[in-house]
Amino acid sequence: MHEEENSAPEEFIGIANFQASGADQLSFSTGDRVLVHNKSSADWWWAEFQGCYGYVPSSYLQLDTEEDVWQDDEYFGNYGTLRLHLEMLSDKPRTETYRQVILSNSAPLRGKVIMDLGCGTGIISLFCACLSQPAAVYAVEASSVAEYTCALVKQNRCENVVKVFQARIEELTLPGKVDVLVSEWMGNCLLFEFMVESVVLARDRWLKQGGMMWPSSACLTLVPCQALTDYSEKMDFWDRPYGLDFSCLKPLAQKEFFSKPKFNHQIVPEDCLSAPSDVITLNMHTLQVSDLEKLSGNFSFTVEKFGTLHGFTAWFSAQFQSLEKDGTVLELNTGPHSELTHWKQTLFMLDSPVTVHEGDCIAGSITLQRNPIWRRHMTITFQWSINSTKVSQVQTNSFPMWR
Ligand SMILES: NC(=[NH2+])NCCC[C@H]1O[C@@H](n2cnc3c(N)ncnc32)[C@H](O)[C@@H]1O
Repeated sequence: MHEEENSAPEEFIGIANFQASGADQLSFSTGDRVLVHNKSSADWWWAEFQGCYGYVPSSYLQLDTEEDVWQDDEYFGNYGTLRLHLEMLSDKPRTETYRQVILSNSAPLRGKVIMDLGCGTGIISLFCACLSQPAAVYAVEASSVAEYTCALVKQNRCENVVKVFQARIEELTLPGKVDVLVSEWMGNCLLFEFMVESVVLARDRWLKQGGMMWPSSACLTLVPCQALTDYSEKMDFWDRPYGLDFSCLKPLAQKEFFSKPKFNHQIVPEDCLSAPSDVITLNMHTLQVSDLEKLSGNFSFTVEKFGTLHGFTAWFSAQFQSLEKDGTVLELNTGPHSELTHWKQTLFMLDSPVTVHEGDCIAGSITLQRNPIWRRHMTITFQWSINSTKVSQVQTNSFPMWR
């Protein structure tokens, strides 16, 4: 039996399901709150859950404090280095689109107040100050790169217009409301990192009535696809390496290589088995944070050619309404029919390939379920069926991004 430690028990939250393998252990699931009484060893702690006492594995538990679930130290730490900013600045389609948005709205931006949320090195703020005559630009950046952003603003003689604020927007009081909220918040599969939550909160607090959100809308797009190279390199490989039979490793390969999405996939148009379809659309003027918990969309694809269905590929697009009535809507599209961006595309490999024929119908739904604990993560679930002359099956596949 264990002597009770006299310190107060600490509440931890389960970050994975644990199945007890002995009477002296406690089972719990992801999201359960467990009271730890004694950290008797590094790996096993004496805890209480639902009135029972027993050992729990410390690696399955996370201190239940808010900032941990946002992983902000790691997140903003990453953005404090130049690596990610260089990647984003080097992405010409991305950066040029924002430049075009500012340039083509140069006249209506005159005298306006703009917020650039998550400005990073301040490139969008500098576009605003150099390509139009706004009254002010509030460049908000939480990471330490903001110190350099100040220097860049001065170096480009924009300090009279651009004001840099080094803070999380959630904790910042700006000098006043803004006419335009521009931000480049999109992550893999549109939502990963969930910076979009900060954008919505900032909109509700700082955007004037009738103000403009840039992007004004964003879409998640999907297509059923072939992925012959990935499948042959990661799965078929095990059939006859050097004349030997390693096929018993295939279930392991499936779990290791295909149970999570491949975020840096580059799909080529000829791998698309049908026309792509927008499955989720976000209106950035009306989107609510509560909508982000669970987003889903239906799809129905008609296969356009004989081939192999290996999985689905996803990407996103973002639209920028004009400040001028009937002005052109500009778009940043990260799909295979547009110039490649640093986001590339995201491949979801199914459990086993299906031969498909022209005219087959692949119908179903995609659901993006936000992680209840790790607030920058989500799980993407496909429920789909294929009706063809040869095969009819219904499947569900879930992919964590990334926890
Ligand atoms: N497109 C993306 N996936 N990421 C690119 C933009 C992310 C930039 O916004 C900053 N950032 C993110 N969230 C916040 C926030 N709540 N407040 C201030 N800056 C932020 C972050 O430090 C980084 O510099």
